Amino acid sequence: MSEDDKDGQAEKDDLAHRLEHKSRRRLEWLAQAGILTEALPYMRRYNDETIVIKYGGHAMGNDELAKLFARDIVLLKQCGINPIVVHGGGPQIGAMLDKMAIKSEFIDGLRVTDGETVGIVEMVLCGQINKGIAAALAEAGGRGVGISGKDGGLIRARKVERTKKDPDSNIERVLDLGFVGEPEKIDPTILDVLRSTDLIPVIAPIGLGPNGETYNINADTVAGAIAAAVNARRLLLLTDVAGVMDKDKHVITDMDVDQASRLMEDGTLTGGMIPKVETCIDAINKGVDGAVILDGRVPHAILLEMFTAHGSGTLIRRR
Ligand SMILES: Nc1ncnc2c1ncn2[C@@H]1O[C@H](COP(=O)(O)OP(=O)(O)O)[C@@H](O)[C@H]1O
Ligand SMILES: CC(=O)N[C@@H](CCC(=O)OP(=O)(O)O)C(=O)O
Repeated sequence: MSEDDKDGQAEKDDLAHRLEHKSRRRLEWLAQAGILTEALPYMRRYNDETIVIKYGGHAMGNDELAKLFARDIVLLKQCGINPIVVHGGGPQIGAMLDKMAIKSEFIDGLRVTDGETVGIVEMVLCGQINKGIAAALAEAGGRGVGISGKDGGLIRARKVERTKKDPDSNIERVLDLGFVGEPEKIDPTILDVLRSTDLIPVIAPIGLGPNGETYNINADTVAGAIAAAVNARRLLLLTDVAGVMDKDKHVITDMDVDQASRLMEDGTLTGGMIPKVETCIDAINKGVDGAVILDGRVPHAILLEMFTAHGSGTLIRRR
């Protein structure tokens, strides 16, 4: 091949390469447009509806995923949906207690919380985590407002009462979990006010007791109570597993409240999954349309759940 022929062939190869690249890009753009049109009916369905999203402490462990989470929430708001974020922070509280050499134990997924611990819990949840999420939303172009259950009278709490039967004597014993609370009354005024603005509420799971005491409340429980109080269309609980698993470790994609109750009774659910599923059942019984336990480790898990037919995790419904 002469030098001229070689040059000609190189030009042809280059052109073919550029055309191939262009048509590949075109196909990618078409796919993106397809995703947007697929989202349209879901955007309509959820327009003006309230979605409560519980962002678990395990789910927020990864910085890159945390950025994607914030973008998803801002996008929901931009699309005319009313997202309310309730966050946890169990692992982060644990790390701080470790640093301070304070021991903590869990009973049925709830942290036993003495007077000293509740101060640290409030500091980590309301200071570090709550403000971190508000900042991430700002970074993603949104306007988050970090509050706790103490703000605007949002969560009035009472002490949690737990009993356990002693297997030897069969006597019912009262367990003292300290300053562990449960919502007694939710006043959603502050959320109603924010709803009509471009502000996104970010709620730390702390409640105010009848005598001004601070209560540490499981974040799933708070998310469920808020979802019921604002008549949310969906409750999304983000965690670090693919969904609720059966005894053979297969994810259950869909179940009703009766099946969920059975899983609790037969011991399939343990630890943090107990308050999670309890919350879903309770919220659904109080009028929430459906609750989903989602894998927060999957990028854009919220968008996939809300705007596509490929939702992941476990959907719990009335029937
Ligand atoms: N049947 C089950 N299916 C799925 N996860 C379960 C089940 N039983 C217990 N779990 C545990 O529940 C954990 C989720 O609860 P938790 O640790 O409180 O999460 P988060 O901090 O995200 O709220 C999972 O990591 C898993 O270890
Ligand atoms: C009473 C109780 O257990 N409160 C929780 C509150 C945070 C929480 O629920 O965080 P996750 O959602 O990340 O688990 C705790 O102290 O860990």
